[in-house]
Amino acid sequence: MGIHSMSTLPHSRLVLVTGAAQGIGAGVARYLAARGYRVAAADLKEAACRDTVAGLPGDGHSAWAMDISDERSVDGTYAAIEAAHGPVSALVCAAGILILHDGERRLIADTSLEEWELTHAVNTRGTFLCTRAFVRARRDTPVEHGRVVTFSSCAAQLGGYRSSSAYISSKAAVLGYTKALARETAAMGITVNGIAPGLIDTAMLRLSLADGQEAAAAANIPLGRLGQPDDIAATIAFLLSPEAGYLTGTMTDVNGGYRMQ
Ligand SMILES: NC(=O)C1=CN([C@@H]2O[C@H](COP(=O)(O)OP(=O)(O)OC[C@H]3O[C@@H](n4cnc5c(N)ncnc54)[C@H](O)[C@@H]3O)[C@@H](O)[C@H]2O)C=CC1
Ligand SMILES: CC(C)c1ccc(C(=O)O)c(O)c1O
Repeated sequence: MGIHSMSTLPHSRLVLVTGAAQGIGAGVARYLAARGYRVAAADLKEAACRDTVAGLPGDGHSAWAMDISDERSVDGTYAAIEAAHGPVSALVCAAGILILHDGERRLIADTSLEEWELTHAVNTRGTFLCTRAFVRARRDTPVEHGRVVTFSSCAAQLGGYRSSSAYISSKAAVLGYTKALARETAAMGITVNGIAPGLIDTAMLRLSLADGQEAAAAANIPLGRLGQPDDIAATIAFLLSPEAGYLTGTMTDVNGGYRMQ
């Protein structure tokens, strides 16, 4: 089949954002919708996802219940999205979990197999399943400027500075997977890049940041503040653009200097 051509960019481009019910995913959905993308917003939390979509500027947006750790849910929902809205041009894999216990991270000796498996099922398997659905669809129906953005974490790069080992391991896998996917899909004209956020002010960060600790956390960040979802969204908007077409297999640190290579 031929390339699914577009008259203009990004108008008419469909972006699938997972984890769009809240936090970074919701911020990315809003940022991209404001720049002319049609957004398919997916999340476990269906009602909150619908709320995100209701607040998006522009039209052609839709909300989808999808469990990224479940093969049938991903493949079925993905097929339904494309049947309803046409080919997805860009996939942003923001959904993820961090399991804490009363705000505490478990030591490896105290980590249950259940916590380990669930964390990998969502963060690692979920990234694989969503990107596989996208690649399979683009193999049959190519698009111009196909784009994938994955989510790792500075916690994975730092090797356990503060977060749990299951989370770190699951996000470290995404570092390698992003490169493998980038190599495989380059010939299809698809670029694949990852984001490694630092401390971004969302519910996930608040799990481990008690009220009043913001200033202390910000003091460890050279740019002197926690990150906001828009800091991540702006980077993703660039990675999705035609101008970023020579970038693939990269991991962008959006962390205010919290970790420098
Ligand atoms: N907030 C931060 O400081 C950092 C966040 N990250 C990563 O950024 C991404 C977004 O994080 P936040 O917005 O902060 O988290 P969040 O916890 O606020 O939002 C995550 C979203 O993912 C959804 N989700 C969880 N499991 C799912 C599943 N099985 N299927 C579908 N959706 C599911 C949740 O319902 C939620 O809406 C995650 O991948 C996270 O690991 C990485 C480093 C730091
Ligand atoms: C919210 C995420 C998981 C998080 C939280 C805290 C740190 C840290 O203090 O180093 C991180 O690196 C994170 O990625």
